[in-house]
Amino acid sequence: MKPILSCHDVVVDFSGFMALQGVNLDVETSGVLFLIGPNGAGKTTLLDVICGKTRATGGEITFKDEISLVKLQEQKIVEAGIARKFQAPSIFLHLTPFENLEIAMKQKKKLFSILFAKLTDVQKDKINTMLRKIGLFEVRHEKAGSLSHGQKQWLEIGMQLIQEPTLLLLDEPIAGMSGEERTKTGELILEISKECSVLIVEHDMDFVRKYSTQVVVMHEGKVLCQGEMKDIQENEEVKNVYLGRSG
Ligand SMILES: Nc1ncnc2c1ncn2[C@@H]1O[C@H](COP(=O)(O)OP(=O)(O)OP(=O)(O)O)[C@@H](O)[C@H]1O
Repeated sequence: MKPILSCHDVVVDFSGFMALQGVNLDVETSGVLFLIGPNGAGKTTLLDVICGKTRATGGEITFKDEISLVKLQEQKIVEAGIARKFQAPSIFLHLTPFENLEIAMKQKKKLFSILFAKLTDVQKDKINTMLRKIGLFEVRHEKAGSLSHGQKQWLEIGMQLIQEPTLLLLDEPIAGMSGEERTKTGELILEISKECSVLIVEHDMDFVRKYSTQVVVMHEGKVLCQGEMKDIQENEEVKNVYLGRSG
């Protein structure tokens, strides 16, 4: 099967500092792909160029085998089917989880219709199904500001998912979470991966071991290797630059 996303020789040059130095990477249509590597390896920068937050200075990124992403605006990339959840949640704290999902679902419409359009029963069902999926159905009418850190993160994942992306990008989704919240997040990610491809930047190697289908190791702006975690762990180069030190 063809990959959902392909990066060919992607370069990012920050005024002379080469954060990405020719990245080649395929993201398969199914499974959970983790991006790991030492600090400064270029992992977040790679997510940034995929979602259009940062412009590539060279190379090509192809989505669904035909859409070239390198010159597309961020909003067009979202419309093409790529969702990005950043590290810090950007939910509306004074609104409820239900209302947050309602806004996310209607995001493509104009503000007037977001405020005044009545939800259809189908839309309400869709929101309630998402609330159950992300474990927030019981607290759906509480203010999002009163949710735990983990619950806020799941709400934001739900806000991305309700737009039905084909590829979901997550940046350190379990940072700051308790053990139980990490397990719930891992299970949620596995469930999400049945419907959409997932690419995750992560430093927690236990989490990567448990929930990865494939792992890509980045080092100094390049892909060092790609494979299953059990093989990555045995790779001498990876041990030298990363796992030997941190995992
Ligand atoms: N806007 C920018 N201007 C200049 N340099 C930048 C910019 N953004 C990132 N960098 C540099 O690019 C390199 C790669 O950064 P990036 O955040 O992608 O690494 P990372 O692998 O995600 O690291 P970490 O695991 O610490 O988050 C770093 O040396 C960083 O300082």
